[in-house]
Amino acid sequence: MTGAFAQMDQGIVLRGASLVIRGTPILSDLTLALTEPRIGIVGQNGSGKTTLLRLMAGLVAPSSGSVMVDGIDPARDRKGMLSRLGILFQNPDQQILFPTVAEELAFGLRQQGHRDAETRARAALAAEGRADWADLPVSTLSQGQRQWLCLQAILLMAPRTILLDEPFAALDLPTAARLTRRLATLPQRLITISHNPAAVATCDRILWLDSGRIRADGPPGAVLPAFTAEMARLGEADADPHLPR
Ligand SMILES: Nc1ncnc2c1ncn2[C@@H]1O[C@H](COP(=O)(O)OP(=O)(O)OP(=O)(O)O)[C@@H](O)[C@H]1O
Repeated sequence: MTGAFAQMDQGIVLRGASLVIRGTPILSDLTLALTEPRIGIVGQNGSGKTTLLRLMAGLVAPSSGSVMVDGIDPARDRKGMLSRLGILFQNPDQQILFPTVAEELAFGLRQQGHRDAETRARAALAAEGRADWADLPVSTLSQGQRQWLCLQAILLMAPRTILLDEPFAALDLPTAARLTRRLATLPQRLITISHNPAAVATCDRILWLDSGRIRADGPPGAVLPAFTAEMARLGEADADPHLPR
């Protein structure tokens, strides 16, 4: 990164950020400066991974402490977030709003103020060799195709950071391999949640969340073996104490 871009790219900074929902602490006292190009977040079910992404994206505000993305508060400046942060949800149906592929792609561009949003959307599809998709109803696409559409919509908006929530969970192996290759070429900072240590093994930094707190934070070689061993230990236990019975 060079020049003005590098100066404006301050990353995601949390200072003592906590989130309490109806009296229950979900995230506790998180202090992090996330600047690395590739960051993975691991943790068992219910540890707070998705909630942390929602906090970073400003979809929820911290109960105490602060969250800043490139120096701005994501929960207060939704418009400012459009060029700073994109989020790929685990389920594309949580993200898709419009009936056709071109309309869905044009939406974010229009929010960014591009009057030629639809033209740009169609050009982007043509560049991907999918010009014939433009007027297809989104409902006719498979889960993997819908996820591809959501990623394209984010890329068209060119945010500096992309948050990915379990991007491989619903994909078959060839589609997952294609997505892995595509993600590897992106210049953006990627922050990826995954249950699968292999999916985040090449990241620069891994955060291990445990009951809403950072249990470990470091390079994958230091964090992932301990995480994998702990998951194996829990898997061998008779009960699953963190899940409701
Ligand atoms: N809106 C909400 N109201 C009440 N509790 C919530 C809410 N959102 C999340 N939680 C709780 O916060 C905890 C963390 O949830 P979250 O979805 O962030 O976990 P996760 O690590 O992403 O889990 P998974 O791996 O199963 O997707 C869970 O116990 C969940 O029940």
